[in-house]
Amino acid sequence: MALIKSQPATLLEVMEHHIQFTENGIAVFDAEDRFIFHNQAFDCIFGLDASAMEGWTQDDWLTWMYVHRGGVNIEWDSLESWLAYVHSVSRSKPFRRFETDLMDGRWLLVSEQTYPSGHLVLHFADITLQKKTEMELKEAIAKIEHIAQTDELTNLPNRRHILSRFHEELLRAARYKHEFCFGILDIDHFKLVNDKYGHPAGDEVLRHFSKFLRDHLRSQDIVGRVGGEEFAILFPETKLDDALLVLSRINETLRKERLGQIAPDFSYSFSGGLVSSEPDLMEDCTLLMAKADKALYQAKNGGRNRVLRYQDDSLISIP
Ligand SMILES: Nc1nc2c(ncn2[C@@H]2O[C@H](COP(=O)(O)OP(=O)(O)OP(=O)(O)O)[C@@H](O)[C@H]2O)c(=O)[nH]1
Repeated sequence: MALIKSQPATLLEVMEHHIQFTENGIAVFDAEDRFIFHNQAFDCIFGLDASAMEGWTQDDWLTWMYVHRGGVNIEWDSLESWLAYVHSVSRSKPFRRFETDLMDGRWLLVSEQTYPSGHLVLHFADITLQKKTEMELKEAIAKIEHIAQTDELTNLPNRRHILSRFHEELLRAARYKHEFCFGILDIDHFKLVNDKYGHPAGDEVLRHFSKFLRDHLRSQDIVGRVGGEEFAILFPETKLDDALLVLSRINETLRKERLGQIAPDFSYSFSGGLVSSEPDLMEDCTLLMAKADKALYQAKNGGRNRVLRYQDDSLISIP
């Protein structure tokens, strides 16, 4: 270990002083990976007793951390695999940089420089604050994204999100020549629910319908709220007949549901319009939505409580 004068006079002494007392950890190894220098900050970061490290190699330090569960947060389940990993990456390039977390939650930016002489220098900078800010920022962005894509009342994807998924699905279906279906569902006589039982009861019905759809659709089907009492469903890689069967089953099951919290024996129904994409046609979201809307309009006009499919300009009903 270098002997440091308390009052550095020359440039070399100033640099020695700096390296010894900087807040960043520094360790230098020879070509055989033996410690030839480690500063005060290095000992402090890893909770090491410098006097007990005489003759240590890098492996002794790594083993000490693994055995004492101190320093680096090691996620390997055996010392051998952890050492094998470090050996595979250490000295693999003249300069490497990586981030690592410590057992006490701090984060370090580690720079490793290997010299042609075989000397290796490790430099450790505490980036805990920066990492914390980065994580908080990531969380905040995820939260904002969720808010921007989610309908507050029902917690389903909102119109903007469902349209963007619709667009993605359309491109995917065209690329892989898959069929997919798009449906628009609308609760029947919803205005009457609000008028008779009040707006909060209407909200309760919207939440119920959202959960009901989510519970009765496959996990890969995407359902969202696109307007007041209007919902959209994307059925990826689904044939029109299959999507019709699903909606028919949902329609029947909903008929048996009773929402006692609104009124004894309260029940409601929905109407729907369904359309399938033709992979060979360059259709766009607007056109498909218009077709589904047209089928929905016909379902409403035909007496409600039914789903109609739009196909070759003919409308075929399911009960
Ligand atoms: N409670 C509640 N009501 C809403 C919400 N958004 C829209 N509405 C109401 O939904 C009702 C929709 O009424 P209409 O478009 O006439 O449709 P409807 O009464 O369902 O009739 P049909 O669709 O023809 O069967 C309106 O009264 C809106 O005020 C909401 O978030 N909560």
